[in-house]
Amino acid sequence: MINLNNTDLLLDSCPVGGEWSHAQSGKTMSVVNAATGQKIAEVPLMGQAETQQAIAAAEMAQKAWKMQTAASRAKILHRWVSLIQENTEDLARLITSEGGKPLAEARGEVNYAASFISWFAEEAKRVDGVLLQPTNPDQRFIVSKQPVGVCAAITPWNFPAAMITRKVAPALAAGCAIIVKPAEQTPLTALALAKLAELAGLPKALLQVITGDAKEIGGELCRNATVRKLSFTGSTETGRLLMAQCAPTIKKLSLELGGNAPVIVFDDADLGLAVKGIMASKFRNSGQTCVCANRIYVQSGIYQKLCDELVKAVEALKVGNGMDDGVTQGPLINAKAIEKVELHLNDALQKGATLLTGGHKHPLGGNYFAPTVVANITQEMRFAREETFGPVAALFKFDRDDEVVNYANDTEFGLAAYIFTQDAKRQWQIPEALEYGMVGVNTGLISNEVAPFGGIKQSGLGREGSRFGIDEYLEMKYVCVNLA
Ligand SMILES: NC(=O)c1ccc[n+]([C@@H]2O[C@H](COP(=O)([O-])OP(=O)(O)OC[C@H]3O[C@@H](n4cnc5c(N)ncnc54)[C@H](O)[C@@H]3O)[C@@H](O)[C@H]2O)c1
Ligand SMILES: O=C[C@H](O)CS(=O)(=O)O
Repeated sequence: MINLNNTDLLLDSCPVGGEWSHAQSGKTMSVVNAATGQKIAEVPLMGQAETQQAIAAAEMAQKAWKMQTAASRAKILHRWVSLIQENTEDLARLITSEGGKPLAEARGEVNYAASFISWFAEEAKRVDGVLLQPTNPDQRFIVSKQPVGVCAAITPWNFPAAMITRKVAPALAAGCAIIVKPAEQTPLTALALAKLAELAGLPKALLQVITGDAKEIGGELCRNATVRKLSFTGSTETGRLLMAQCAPTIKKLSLELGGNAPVIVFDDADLGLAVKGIMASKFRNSGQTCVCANRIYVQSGIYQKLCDELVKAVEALKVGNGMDDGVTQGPLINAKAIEKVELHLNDALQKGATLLTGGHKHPLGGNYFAPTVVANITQEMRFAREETFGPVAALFKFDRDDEVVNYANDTEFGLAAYIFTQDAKRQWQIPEALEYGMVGVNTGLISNEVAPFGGIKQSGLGREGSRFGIDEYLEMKYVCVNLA
């Protein structure tokens, strides 16, 4: 069970077709506590029929919603933010229970999720057009932006609140309707957010959350021509599949996919700042974020000092149930995640890497893994090529700037990268040379609602957040008026 102050936020039905309903089949799927493995809830196991119902309802609801003024849409979104903030503790407990992250991180995610709604409530008012200089004096060229229409969102488990509002907020602000399929591991947070949106006065069927068979629901969302936009956050493998499934209906796509973030620490770096940044990037959500440091390149002159300081910081981490005070590292999401960490670690050790601390399942058992530092990693190891998605800091050594830039760019991914240097020239030239959508300089935390979040290469398409994020939910229209 989950101990909530407001038990109305623990939902066992889905807002589909304008009503909170169960699956037509009556079937349900279990939600388990990520730390204990115990069942905490049942949610509807919906499929194609319910998805078709949701799409039809969204199409109807969006016709009125797009006619509302930006200010009236913003008013409802701001009320939603207020209700989220009033229910922060309950939402955080839902996030920690189903996703595993420590309560302090979960509270932070609730604020992060709310920030996107606040941001796009105001961005709604800045959707404008332009009057172009006509090529004919008797004509007027008008360019405006209109909502895309019915949108779909498919979201991951690692940020069960923020990855939803980062899509839903701009969609609603732009005048769209949106159907969310949350990750099967973390549906409760999505359902609670939808309940709060309803209480904020959002008209029915504008935000629908549908839980159940991912392939069946996703297949209908991709196949159905009424859905004009799909925004997906998750693995590159799934993103590639969904992109192909959307091709026949030429949908507008936003893809926030996998990462393989390099951290580069130069000899001239502030050592304390570098260790702090690595810890913040690498061990947030126990290493289960798309922008986590996946490869840590350290210049030879500072290598040993950084190894020593990083081991001290890692050994100070407290592993446990995210609901317990002082815990800074929760469990991984499932046994498969543990197996991937062990696969990468064993591959490296067999190829000559050196274990400095951790390197094993945690004595707590379950899906807990000891925070780990492993050194002498090379480009030939899995750590260099694959996203580990776990609490393992893999340290590579390098000598020259050009050498490390080549190492950092030697991947099909291009989401986030980080550098630590006090040298002004490096602070400009290295980010310019790195093939990534986002680069942190002397920091390991770069995510917020103001800046454009997204990747290049096989880390995705489009940007979320920022003044650019709402464009993903708008279509441009050019009107040529002949006055002759
Ligand atoms: N770029 C970003 O902003 C970002 C954010 C979070 C996670 N991620 C990436 O996501 C991955 C981990 O998250 P995950 O394990 O939830 O990813 P995942 O791709 O397995 O699942 C993501 C979502 O896709 C759904 N899904 C899976 N297969 C599907 C199918 N065939 N049809 C329709 N839906 C399907 C899942 O149910 C879930 O809702 C990592 O690679 C991580 O880097 C990226
Ligand atoms: O896991 C990916 C998320 O986008 C991480 S962040 O919270 O946006 O940095």
